[in-house]
Formats: sequence, C-alpha cells, structure tokens
Amino acid sequence: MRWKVAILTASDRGSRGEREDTSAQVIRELVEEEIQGDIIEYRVVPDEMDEIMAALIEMTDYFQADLILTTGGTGLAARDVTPEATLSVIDRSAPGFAEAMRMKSIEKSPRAMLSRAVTGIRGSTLIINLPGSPKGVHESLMAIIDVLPHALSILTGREQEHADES
Ligand SMILES: Nc1ncnc2c1ncn2[C@@H]1O[C@H](COP(=O)(O)OP(=O)(O)OP(=O)(O)O)[C@@H](O)[C@H]1O
Ligand SMILES: Nc1nc2c(c(=O)[nH]1)N[C@H]1C(S)=C(S)[C@@H](COP(=O)(O)O)O[C@H]1N2
Repeated sequence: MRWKVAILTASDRGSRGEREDTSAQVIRELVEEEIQGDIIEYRVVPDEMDEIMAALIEMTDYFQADLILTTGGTGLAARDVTPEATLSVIDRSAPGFAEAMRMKSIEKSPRAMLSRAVTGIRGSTLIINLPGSPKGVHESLMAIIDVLPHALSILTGREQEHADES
C-alpha cells in the first residue's frame, strides 16, 4: 500500500473560490514525485477553527490518512488559527518537523519565522502545517521530505510499496 496523503487548505479567499489553489498543487506534485504518495482527500476550508478541526478529524479517523499536509493560516494575522486547530486534535506533539522547516526556511527568507506551524500525531496520522504561499510550501516541504518515509514507516508499522508491486 502506498502512503495515503490528505491535503487541507485553510484560506478564506480559497474557500470563496477567489484564488487558484496553487499551494495545494505544489504539495500534490512533491508528494507524488518525492515520496510516491497517493492524495486520497483534498479540501479547502475558511480560516475557522471548527472547520479546520472537523476536516482534520475526518481525514484521520474516517479516511485514515497516513499524512495530512495543511497549507495556510499559520501566520500572525487574527484569523490565522491552523496551529491552534491542529493542537486541539493531536494526541502527541512531533515538533522536530516544524523546527526543521523553520530552520531551513529562515536561511532563504527571514520571514519564515512568522510561521507558527506545528506538527503532531493523531492516532497513527502525522499532521504537518505548511505556510500558505506556494514558495513557502515548497521550501518547507523540501526541508523534511527525505525523512518523511522513515517517519511514516515507524508511525504506521508499514513500508511504502514500490511502484512495481501491486
Ligand atoms: N492556497 C494558496 N494558493 C496560492 N497562493 C496562496 C495560497 N495561500 C496563500 N497564497 C499566497 O500567499 C500570500 C500570503 O498568504 P496569506 O495566508 O496571507 O493569504 P491571504 O490571501 O491574506 O489570506 P487567505 O488565504 O486566508 O484568504 C497570499 O497573498 C497569496 O499570494
Ligand atoms: N519557507 C518559507 N516559509 C515561510 C515563508 C516563505 O516565503 N518561505 N513565508 C512566511 C510568511 S511571509 C508568513 S506570513 C508565514 C505564515 O503564512 P500563512 O499565514 O500563509 O500560513 O509563513 C512564512 N513561512
């Protein structure tokens, strides 16, 4: 079985259909190319705590994603609540991913320190917050992508299936 990955975009504009969700496209490409994962669910919600929480819970408990990658809502603006919603649904914190993303990203853009992204575990699902911009998504995800397969193997007790296996 390949890694089951869900994408959650938290964006007021995106949820109103006012902007093409290129950040989610960046995530999809990196997941498919770099870790050969399958996108099993994709959703866009406004920057509302209850809607983000509900989507995260459904993606873990119902869709049983191995990995959820969120984009947006991690900054300092009043409506940025993705980290709080994530903290409300996780059982265990896994801060190393967020630390690595900020550390690597700050070398390229000092503004990366504005992201309050968190990473944690609900059941056997790893939840990772990414910033909203496509550039922020790419830089952040590339900082951790090499470690993700090993992390998911430990968390799920499975290995990623290779492309030539059924
Ligand atoms: N899902 C996305 N797809 C493409 N670009 C995005 C996305 N989210 C954010 N961006 C880009 O990153 C910039 C900064 O993101 P920020 O979260 O402040 O967006 P916003 O438009 O102010 O808020 P919201 O996305 O909640 O409506 C935006 O101006 C936009 O150019
Ligand atoms: N790697 C990386 N991280 C980044 C950025 C970036 O350009 N590259 N932009 C930052 C900026 S400008 C903001 S405001 C925060 C929060 O973005 P968000 O509210 O869209 O999640 O992410 C930061 N993280």
